[in-house]
Amino acid sequence: MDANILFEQIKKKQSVLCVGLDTDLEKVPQHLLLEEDPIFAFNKAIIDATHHVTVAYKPNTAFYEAYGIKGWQSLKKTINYLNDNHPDIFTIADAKRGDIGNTSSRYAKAFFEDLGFDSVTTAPYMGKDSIEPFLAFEGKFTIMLALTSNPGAFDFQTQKVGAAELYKKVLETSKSWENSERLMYVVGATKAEYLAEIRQIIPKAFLLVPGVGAQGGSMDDVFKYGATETAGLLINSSRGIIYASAEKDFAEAAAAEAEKLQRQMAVHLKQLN
Ligand SMILES: O=C(O)c1cc(=O)[nH]c(=O)n1[C@@H]1O[C@H](COP(=O)(O)O)[C@@H](O)[C@H]1O
Repeated sequence: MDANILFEQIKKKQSVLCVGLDTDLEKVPQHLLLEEDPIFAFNKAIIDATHHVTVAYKPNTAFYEAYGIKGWQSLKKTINYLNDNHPDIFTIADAKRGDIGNTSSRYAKAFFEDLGFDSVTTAPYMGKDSIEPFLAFEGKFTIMLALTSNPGAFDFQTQKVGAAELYKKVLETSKSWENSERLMYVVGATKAEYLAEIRQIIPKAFLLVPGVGAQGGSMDDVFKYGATETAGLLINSSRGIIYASAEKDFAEAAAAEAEKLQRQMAVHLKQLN
């Protein structure tokens, strides 16, 4: 997908909402378990109810891989449903991959070509040759972990390596990689106070920001420190939206939560224009 399509969606919907499809059969409403493919039935209902305020969907592959071949088929049906019905909505395979070069290129083929996602999340620990095979795909984006939302982010990412923190080195170094214009970065909403410094290193790149909702990050701070002139943000919420209700009204409840976040986003987006 061309980044301009994403910018247009953000403008049109006045939203930077990414809905995380972290679909867990232990949490979906019981009546869906009678369906032939409960995961897909749940995802379809969530997509149908939220697409009007959503610019990106992010299935986390762990929730599909946990169910083996069946889970993988549910993931495939979900991405096909999105590509067929909402081709302008950005799709993210949240798989956090990265390996030696020839292996990374197989991961990239799996998510970009076989499944047909617009982007995939990657972990930068193995360095340049583990990420460049993803960047080689034209029209696709690679979303690399920079400063994550979890407490363990302080174990390595914020530790100094020489003069700078590791996550800053990752950001700075990645700018020199081939096709680095196809990079986006993950910064957790729980680390919003770091965003001003992050923007000094990568002023324009898109940031995927998880951690609002269930993890307690502040959307106001994410916009205050992290927004560019054109937003440059995708703010993800998974559990806070998809499990807003565990009853038959789950899709309506998800829509209400998504719309609530979108209204908050619209206020911030107007201030940027
Ligand atoms: O890459 C991610 O999406 C990610 C990075 C990060 O630093 N923190 C983080 O929570 N995530 C993912 O974002 C989603 C957050 O889900 P909720 O906390 O339920 O909104 C999960 O799928 C996480 O795996």
